Amino acid sequence: MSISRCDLLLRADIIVTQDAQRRIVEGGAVAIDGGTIIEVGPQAELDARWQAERSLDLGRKLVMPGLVNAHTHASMTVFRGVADDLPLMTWLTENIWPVEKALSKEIIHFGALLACAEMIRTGTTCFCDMYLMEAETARAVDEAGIRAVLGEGIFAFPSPAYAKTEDAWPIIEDLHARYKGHGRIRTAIMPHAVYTTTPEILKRSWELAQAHGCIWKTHLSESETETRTSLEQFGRRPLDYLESLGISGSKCVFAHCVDLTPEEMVRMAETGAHVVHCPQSNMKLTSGMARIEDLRRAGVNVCLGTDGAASNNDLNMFLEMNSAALLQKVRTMDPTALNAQAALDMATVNGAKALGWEELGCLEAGKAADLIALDLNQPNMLPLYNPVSHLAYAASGMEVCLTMVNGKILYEHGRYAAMDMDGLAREAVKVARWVKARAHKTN
Ligand SMILES: CSC[C@H]1O[C@@H](n2cnc3c(O)ncnc32)[C@H](O)[C@@H]1O
Ligand SMILES: [Zn+2]
Repeated sequence: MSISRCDLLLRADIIVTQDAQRRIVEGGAVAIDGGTIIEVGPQAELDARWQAERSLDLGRKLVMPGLVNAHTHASMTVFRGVADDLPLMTWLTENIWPVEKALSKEIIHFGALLACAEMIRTGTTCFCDMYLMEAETARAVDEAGIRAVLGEGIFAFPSPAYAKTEDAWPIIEDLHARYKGHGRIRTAIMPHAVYTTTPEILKRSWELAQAHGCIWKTHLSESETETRTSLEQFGRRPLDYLESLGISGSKCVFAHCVDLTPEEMVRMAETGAHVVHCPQSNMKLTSGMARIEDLRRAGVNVCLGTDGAASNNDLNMFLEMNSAALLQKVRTMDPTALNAQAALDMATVNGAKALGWEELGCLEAGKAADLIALDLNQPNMLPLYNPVSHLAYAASGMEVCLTMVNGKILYEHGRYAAMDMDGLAREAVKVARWVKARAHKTN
C-alpha cells in the first residue's frame, strides 16, 4: 500500500459523518489537504495510508460537520435583548425598523463580527445572511474566516444603504462582482418579503438571480397576518402571488413558512423550493408553529435557521435543533415527530442543499474541510449511548472546542485565531449606548 502526504490528520473518538449512509466512525480520523477532506474512516486505516504534515489527536471528542445556519441577519446582534416580548409586526415596524434606519457601516460591521464570533463559538461554519449594507457583513465574514451566502436586503422603501430601490441594484451587482470566485463567500438575491416589495421589484430581483445563477431568498408566509395582508393587497396568498410573477423552483429559499396550506406544501415539493424553519424566532414573536412534519412528508427540503439575534435571541444552531425537534413533538402531540437525526440533517446536509453548496454539510472525501469538535467529557454529554441524540437533545453548543472552516482552525482551546473577542466586548458597550439612545423599547 502506498503512503500519500496530506496537510492534516485529525483523530477523534467519534466521527459523525452525516454522509449518505449516516456513518458514525468510532476511533475515526479525517485526512485534510488544503481546504478539502480527502478521506474519513477508522484511524488505523488512515494512519497506514496518510503521511500528515501535522496531526491532531483530539481524544475524547466528537467530530462532525460544521452547522449551516440557513437564515439569519447577522448584524442584528446589536439589537439582542432590545425589544423582547412583542408580536412580529409590532416588533418590526415600531421597534426594529426605526433604529435600523440610522445604522452606520461601522455598526453593521461590528454586529456581523460579533455574530461570526458567536457562530464560530457554537459550531456554525456557514450562514446565509440577509441585511442592509451587506458589504460590511461580507468584510466581517472575510476577516473572521467563516463561510457565508450573503444578500443585500431589498425593500420598496429607503434603507440605510439606498434612498430608493433603484439604487439598490448597483449595490447588489457590486457585491456580486466583488466576491465572485471567493472561496468562502457567495452572494444571493434577497428581497425582504412580499409585503415590503412590489411586483416590479420581485420580478427584477428574480431576473437578476437567474442571470447570476444564484439563490433567491425571501421571508415567506411567516404568519397568518402576512397571508391576510397578501390577500388584501394582491388578491392571492404569498406563494400564489410569487408564482403569478413567475418566481418558483429550486433556487427559491423561503424563510419561515409558518402559514402554508397542504396544497402549497405539495407545490413547494414539486418545484424544489427549500424552506428554512426558524422555530425560536417563530415562538418568540408568536408567529406560529410551522408544520415541518407535513412539509418533510410532502418531500420539501427543510433546513434550519436562527433568524436574527433580536428575535431569538442567540445564533446557536444546537439550541435551534433542540427547539425544532421539541416544537414538532408538541405541535403534533407525537413524540416520534422530528427525531434527533432529522434535526441534525436539517442543520447540516439540508442547509447545504438549500444554499446550493453541495461541498458542505457532511464529512467525506471531496467535501470542504468545515468541521467542529465537541468535548464529550462535559457533564451534559455523559454518559454516551447515541451521539446523534446528544447533538439534538443534550448539547448546548458550549461543548464546541474546535471550529474549522476550509481547513483552517478558527477556534480552539477557547481562543479565536482571527478575532479579538476582548475588543468586541469593549466595543459592544459603546454600540449598546448608541442603540439605547435610539430604541423605542429597551428591556
Ligand atoms: C431587508 S434586510 C432584513 C430585514 O429583515 C428584518 N427582519 C428580521 N427578522 C425578521 C422576521 O422574522 N421577519 C421579517 N423581517 C425580519 C430585519 O430587521 C431587516 O429589516
Ligand atoms: Zn429573517
